Amino acid sequence: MNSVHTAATWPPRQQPSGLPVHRYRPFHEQITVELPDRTWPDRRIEAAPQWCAVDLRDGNQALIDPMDADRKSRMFDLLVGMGYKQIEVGFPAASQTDYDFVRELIENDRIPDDVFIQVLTQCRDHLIERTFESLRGAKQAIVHIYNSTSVVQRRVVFGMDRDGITDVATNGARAARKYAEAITPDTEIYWQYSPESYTGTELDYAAEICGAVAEVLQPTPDRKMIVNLPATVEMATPNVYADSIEWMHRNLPHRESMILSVHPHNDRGCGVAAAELALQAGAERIEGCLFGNGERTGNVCLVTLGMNLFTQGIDPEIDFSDIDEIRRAVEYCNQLRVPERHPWGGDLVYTAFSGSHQDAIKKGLDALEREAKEAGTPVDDVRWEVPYLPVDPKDVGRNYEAVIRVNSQSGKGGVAYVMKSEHQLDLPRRLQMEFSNVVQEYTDGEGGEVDPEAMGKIFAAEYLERTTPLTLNAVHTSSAAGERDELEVGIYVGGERRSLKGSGDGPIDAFVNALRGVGYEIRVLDYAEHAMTSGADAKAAAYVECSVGGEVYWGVGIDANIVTASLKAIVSAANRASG
Ligand SMILES: CC(=O)SCCNC(=O)CCNC(=O)[C@H](O)C(C)(C)COP(=O)(O)OP(=O)(O)OC[C@H]1O[C@@H](n2cnc3c(N)ncnc32)[C@H](O)[C@@H]1OP(=O)(O)O
Ligand SMILES: CC(C)C(=O)C(=O)O
Repeated sequence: MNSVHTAATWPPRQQPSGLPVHRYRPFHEQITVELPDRTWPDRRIEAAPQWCAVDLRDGNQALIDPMDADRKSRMFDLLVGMGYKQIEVGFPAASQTDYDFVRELIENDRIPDDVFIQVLTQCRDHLIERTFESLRGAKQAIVHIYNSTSVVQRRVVFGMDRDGITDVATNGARAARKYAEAITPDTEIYWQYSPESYTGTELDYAAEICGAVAEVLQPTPDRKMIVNLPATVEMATPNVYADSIEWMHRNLPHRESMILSVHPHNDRGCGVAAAELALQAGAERIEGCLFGNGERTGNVCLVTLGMNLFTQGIDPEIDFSDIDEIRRAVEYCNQLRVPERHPWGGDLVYTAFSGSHQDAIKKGLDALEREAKEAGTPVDDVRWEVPYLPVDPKDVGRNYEAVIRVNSQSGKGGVAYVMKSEHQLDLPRRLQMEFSNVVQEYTDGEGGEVDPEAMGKIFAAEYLERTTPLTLNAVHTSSAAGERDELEVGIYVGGERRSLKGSGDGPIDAFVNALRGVGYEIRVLDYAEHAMTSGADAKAAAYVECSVGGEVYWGVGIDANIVTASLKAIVSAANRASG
């Protein structure tokens, strides 16, 4: 624990944590990545990369409860439906479930013609053979072989030098060619090789081993092999990964016959950044999982990457138009919850609780409507520019209902938004301020969130339902051209039924004069009205700001008749003044 610091220094002096930092060393002391003439920082991403969804393999192998056939099936259909064309469907030599799933896809003709399934295997003869057995009858497939190449794995897992590890890879590649010819001669096989634990591998050796595998697999520019460079463990900042990818892009042997793929994990929390910078650095393909499921802290999140492109005006070529359905399906398949604040798909990511955000969002949405009206176009065609909402929630199948939610951190903007969108009451600005104080008092007292229904009740109790000391009963107005309005109202004053008469310049003036006659010192300071609905049941809302006995109060009245609504609003202000 930090000790308490008492000296009055600025900035405050932090204390050593006591963590065993001596046990760790910086990445640059482990692997050298030097690229002083890097070009990736000046490049932009201008198109979607090739995507490969590995939920059914890398995602699946990280689950507490790996997917059964039904969950695998649902995930496969989801990925196909979203538009993924390369899908790693399993590690068929690892388990009967994986093997049977691949068979089921092939035998039941479930793989669309434009979709390439991918299967993973270690570079071990019997596993490769079994992998090809699983592919019998497939029209096409990507066979993905891997072996680990990092300095530490060479030393502690395999006990081999570089040449030994290269032999594992090239023997695996030879076995793969052999079984492809023997077992699946009618299947179009495309090759993928991953130097697993690439981030812990010296770059020259990574390039060398990929080149050696390519010598065996003989890719051509017309039939490229995929070279996949995984951040099996994310070990450094994303710029270092990008440097390494640009280095490989420049130095890979047979580069013209290779598709450069990346497979970031998220150990340092930078998987998305690493993937994006890798694209700038020359990568053409990304492997990842929906909502970032995967070993440890996960694979890179395909939803985040795709949506990031979309919000830059670049088509991700993946359909995210029903993000909640995608999230529900993923939660079902993985039996893991997607956190509420997960980028783009979490339950709370289009919701603002805080006052200034709500205020700005409401103004942004109002501005969009105005611009659409001025341009005579549907609001959906107006360029999206709303503060705090980098994407229109509607574009991903979310609605505005949940955009603004009110709790003790909220201000008038949020309160006004809910009252308008949920209760069709377009409160004038100063009334918004007054009512938001009423809501604030409630949230301070009760804690938690005020949902739209509760807010409607608070509003009604404050402005509409007070019946003492005044209750408006019946209203009769008459006016003749050139004359002042004459008004007669039936009203209960302190429980006693009275008939008040007044005259003035309009019914409001006449009513105020009538109230003066029974001792109410009221002046109308401001007035606004608003049609709440249309059609036969149309009602009007009137808002008045009154001075009652020298204090300022807002009142609200709702009625089918705007005159009666206005008088009710004055009564509401008077009753609020009486406490
Ligand atoms: C980073 C990644 O995600 S890589 C993918 C990891 N995914 C999985 O492992 C999930 C599926 N795997 C499995 O179910 C099992 O590992 C199986 C069934 C495939 C194999 O199981 P086993 O035969 O018991 O071997 P195991 O996986 O423990 O591997 C250990 C042996 O294979 C060797 N090996 C591991 N990976 C590879 C590889 N890619 N290529 C060649 N040899 C390898 C190891 O050096 C070790 O050899 P040793 O027995 O001589 O010491
Ligand atoms: C097999 C490889 C690509 C892998 O999953 C990893 O390195 O994370």
